[in-house]
Amino acid sequence: MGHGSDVHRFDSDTPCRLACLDWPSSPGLAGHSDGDAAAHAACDAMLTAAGLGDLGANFGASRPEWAGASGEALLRETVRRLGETRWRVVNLSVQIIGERPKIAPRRAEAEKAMTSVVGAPVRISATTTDGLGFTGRGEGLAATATALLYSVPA
Ligand SMILES: Nc1ccn([C@@H]2O[C@H](COP(=O)(O)O)[C@@H](O)[C@H]2O)c(=O)n1
Ligand SMILES: C[C@@]1(CO)OP(=O)(O)OP(=O)(O)OC[C@H]1O
Repeated sequence: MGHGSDVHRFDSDTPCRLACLDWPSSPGLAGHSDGDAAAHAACDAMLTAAGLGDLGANFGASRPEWAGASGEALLRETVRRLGETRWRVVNLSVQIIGERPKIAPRRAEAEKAMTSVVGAPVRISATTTDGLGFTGRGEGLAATATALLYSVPA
């Protein structure tokens, strides 16, 4: 099992990509990549479960080839690297923490998008922080994730 988390601040000059979907009614998330905090938390959870380091070690901002990378591209490459070391994903649980975008109306769509990239069930919950902290003030968005993997015998 592995755990991941990520935070990105809102940037209204950027389109919002989250959980491998576009969210036209929400400001975007700033980052070296597309800022998809849900995808990044999921990558961290899978990488750490497999003992392959973390997001920064694999796709760090010092690697120009990942500048502007989509969450989908990072998820796909993470799953490929897992496969190379004989790890498979059993399932992933992702929680998005923030006031917006509202996830519940598009939960099924977001789960389907992430599931199709990961190739294993991805389930998504969302919560606010009751107006508290940077998420409550609408300054940014956080996500956490838990991944369960299994190791294919050699
Ligand atoms: N970005 C979000 C945040 C929350 N939700 C949904 O609202 C429910 C209530 O949130 P509380 O923080 O008040 O408990 C939560 O369970 C989610 O279903 C959401 O869709 N998007
Ligand atoms: C994804 C990467 C690389 O493009 O950039 P960011 O979009 O800044 O994301 P973050 O989760 O802060 O760190 C990981 C980076 O390696």
